[in-house]
Amino acid sequence: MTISTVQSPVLIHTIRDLRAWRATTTREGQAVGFVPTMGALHDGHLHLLRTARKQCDRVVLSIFVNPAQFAPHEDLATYPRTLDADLALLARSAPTHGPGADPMAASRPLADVVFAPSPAEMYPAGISTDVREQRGTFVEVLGVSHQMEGVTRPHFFRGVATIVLKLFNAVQPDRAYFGQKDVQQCVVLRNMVRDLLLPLTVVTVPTVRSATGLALSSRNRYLTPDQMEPALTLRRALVAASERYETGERRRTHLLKAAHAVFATEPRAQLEYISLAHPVTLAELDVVGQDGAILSGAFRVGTTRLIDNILLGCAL
Ligand SMILES: Nc1ncnc2c1ncn2[C@@H]1O[C@H](COP(=O)(O)OP(=O)(O)OP(=O)(O)O)[C@@H](O)[C@H]1O
Ligand SMILES: CC(C)(CO)[C@@H](O)C(=O)[O-]
Ligand code: BAL
Repeated sequence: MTISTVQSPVLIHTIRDLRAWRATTTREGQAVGFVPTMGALHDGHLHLLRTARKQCDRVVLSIFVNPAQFAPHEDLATYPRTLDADLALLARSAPTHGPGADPMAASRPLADVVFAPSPAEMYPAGISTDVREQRGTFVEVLGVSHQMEGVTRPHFFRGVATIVLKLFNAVQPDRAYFGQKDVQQCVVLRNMVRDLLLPLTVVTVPTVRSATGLALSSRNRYLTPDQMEPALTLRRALVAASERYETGERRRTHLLKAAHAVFATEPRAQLEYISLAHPVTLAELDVVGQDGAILSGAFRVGTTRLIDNILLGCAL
């Protein structure tokens, strides 16, 4: 909902100022929720913020395009950086709406703080996208980082885990919110929080979709109008396989056959992979068992790479 009376978040660029803000919340005994993003905000991000707003006293949103999770050949240079538009969107987005919404709550901003650091602030020793040139401290979550997305993007989750741990150290949240759209990222970060004994809870929020079913994603803005139709191919493939699952099919070959059949009808969409993985170990499954499965994939439409997933018989 768009209202004119919503307050603006405080914009913070340095860890020093963020720590000063955080100290006041500690003194006041407030629970802090944290939504890390790379900006170019859309309704998926707003949904994470609304969920955090309901569960926490204060909410921090970070906007940082993290070089360490991009390979040298990927889109770090062209990734949309739209801080002014992001702040304007936050300024006109109310946390609650609809009949019966509390008018006091509705005047609060979705985020109390927007933390938008520079690369030098987050990587004081500098950062290269070339792993061979990197120096310093990095975090690897072994066992769940090198399959699925990690095949095409072998250093991606090392970059994600490293920046998210840094952001956790800066924000010190009680709860951190991540979208199911990036399902492997959720699994990796849950493992990191568990393994490193971090004192916070990871909350996974369902994927927000357009009316056509396309998962909202900052990279959707790379798509031309002609590409909107083929961009739905992965969603259709996952739904086709999921329908087979709902009718009792549990065999990998049969579930994936249904998904591949959809791609066979759409030459404008180039499938990279479809994975049927155990929801905890991320090991590929021949048969879906009692624990259920994550059915996920990546594909390209033109030069744009998109991902999506469906959970079969499990929750994250
Ligand atoms: N459609 C969505 N629904 C719910 N959460 C989402 C959605 N899209 C992204 N998120 C979540 O928002 C957080 C920040 O993601 P990010 O800023 O990378 O946006 P993105 O749309 O995923 O961008 P990209 O297109 O680069 O993947 C992540 O936790 C991500 O999973
Ligand atoms: C979690 C994250 C903000 C780390 O840079 C990023 O991977 C994302 O936006 O999903
Ligand atoms: N949401 C995932 C961020 C990335 O692809 O770099």
